[in-house]
Amino acid sequence: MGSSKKPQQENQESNSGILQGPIIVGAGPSGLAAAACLSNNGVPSLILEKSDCIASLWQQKTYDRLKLHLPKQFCELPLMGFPEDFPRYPTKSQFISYMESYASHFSIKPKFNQAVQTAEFNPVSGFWRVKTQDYEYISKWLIVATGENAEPVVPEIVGMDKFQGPVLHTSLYKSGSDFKSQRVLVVGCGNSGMEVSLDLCRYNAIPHMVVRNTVHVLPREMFGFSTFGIAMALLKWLPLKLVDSVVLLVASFILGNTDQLGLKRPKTGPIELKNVTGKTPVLDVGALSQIKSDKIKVMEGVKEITRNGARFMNGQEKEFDSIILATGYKSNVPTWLKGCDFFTKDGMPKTSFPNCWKGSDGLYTVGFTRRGLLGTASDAVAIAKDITQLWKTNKDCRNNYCNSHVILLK
Ligand SMILES: Cc1cc2nc3c(=O)[nH]c(=O)nc-3n(C[C@H](O)[C@H](O)[C@H](O)COP(=O)(O)OP(=O)(O)OC[C@H]3O[C@@H](n4cnc5c(N)ncnc54)[C@H](O)[C@@H]3O)c2cc1C
Ligand SMILES: NC(=O)C1=CN([C@@H]2O[C@H](COP(=O)(O)OP(=O)(O)OC[C@H]3O[C@@H](n4cnc5c(N)ncnc54)[C@H](OP(=O)(O)O)[C@@H]3O)[C@@H](O)[C@H]2O)C=CC1
Ligand SMILES: O=C(O)C(=O)Cc1c[nH]c2ccccc12
Repeated sequence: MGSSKKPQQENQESNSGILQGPIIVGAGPSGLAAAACLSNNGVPSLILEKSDCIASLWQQKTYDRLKLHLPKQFCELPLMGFPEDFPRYPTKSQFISYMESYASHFSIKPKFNQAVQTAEFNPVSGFWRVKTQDYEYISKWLIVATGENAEPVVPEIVGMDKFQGPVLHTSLYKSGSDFKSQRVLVVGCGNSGMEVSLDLCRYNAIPHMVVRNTVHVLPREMFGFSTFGIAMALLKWLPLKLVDSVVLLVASFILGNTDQLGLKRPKTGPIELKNVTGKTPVLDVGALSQIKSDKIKVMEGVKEITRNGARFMNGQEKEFDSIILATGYKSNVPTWLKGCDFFTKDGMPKTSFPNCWKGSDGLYTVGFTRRGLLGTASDAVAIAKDITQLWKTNKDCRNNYCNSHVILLK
């Protein structure tokens, strides 16, 4: 592995069933990063994970050809970098192997198959009660690490129930090999819609990608440097709007005018839009040239789905063999976190970056910054610093009243 520091103390469970430190919900990159930073400060923790593995989004819900689309230095977790021999844009399997090594280096052993159903703070006892299907866990601190992409967004499109072919969300898409030479309707034009359409082209399928709104498409690199990296560097010196203008100017020089391809740009610039709404700009890895050569067909909004295809807003009607919903993801926090007004009804913190990692009553969030893995790393470091201070200075903790995770059998 690349540069790393040794953990000072193993975290996790003691044999007696009494566990210590914060409860972390979710064993994705964010939960692992928080546990590692705590462990490095000598604070134990317990991760509850609903699936049967770490980084389940990456292991179970992403397609074969996926690569990180930001350079690796923007996607590494605190305390242990990517191996030096990894390429600039690690593949999905390299990213997963990095996560596995990260968890093993910090001796992080999540409790798998524990789907948190409710978590609620009890002001009388001062503890969080966290219930899964099997147990109830108790802690002074609750770290929410269930991610911005916890559940697929599956829109209701008129007539979808009538369609005779397969309809699947991109979280279930693995490869275009399942769609060889098919006419495929891809609904949505974020990074998933673009990359799935590109993958379909490689298998001779004919993707029709629905673009109902505006979208920013940027080259992944400009003159050999990552576009994201350039934007981050410029932001140290220039105001956000100016950085966006520079990025857009160079993007239009490299890509040409994307409006003519049916990809109209939003009025707000790409980085500002990402920060304010969470909408990620498309970093092009080849889809645009397939659009230019008409291999990926850009369609306006869908009016309705029919038995054999779709009717579009402009009146056109086309037949399709399959439909792929590249319609994004949403947070699931409102379904399980109760009696707490830190989150909006969409499951995102009400406060924005860099102040969204801490709530009240020992509540923390990691990975809800709308800034990808870079945001995860900064949250995890801040949370560990905060909890460590409490852990070391609080009399209750020294007397073991902060020993949490007393597991009660239901
Ligand atoms: C296709 C795709 C590609 C991406 N590529 C990049 C990239 O290149 N760079 C980047 O910075 N970001 C990227 N992202 C964003 C992505 O969100 C992060 O990479 C990263 O996965 C976020 O980590 P996380 O731990 O916050 O969330 P997740 O990875 O989603 O992990 C959350 C975990 O919580 C678990 N969980 C959820 N609900 C519960 C519950 N109720 N009880 C118990 N466990 C629960 C889930 O099973 C999951 O394992 C990508 C996202 C997608 C979908
Ligand atoms: N290589 C990589 O690193 C990759 C990274 N990712 C990341 O994963 C995250 C999720 O991306 P993605 O899955 O693309 O989701 P996004 O939320 O980014 O995009 C969803 C798309 O679906 C459209 N949409 C939603 N509902 C409808 C509807 N009812 N009818 C028509 N269109 C609809 C949206 O349009 P509208 O804008 O109008 O709402 C938008 O174009 C992002 O952060 C992304 O960057 C994804 C793939 C690859
Ligand atoms: O890939 C993603 O989903 C990310 O969220 C990474 C990311 C964070 N900030 C950005 C700004 C522009 C492009 C990608 C990202």
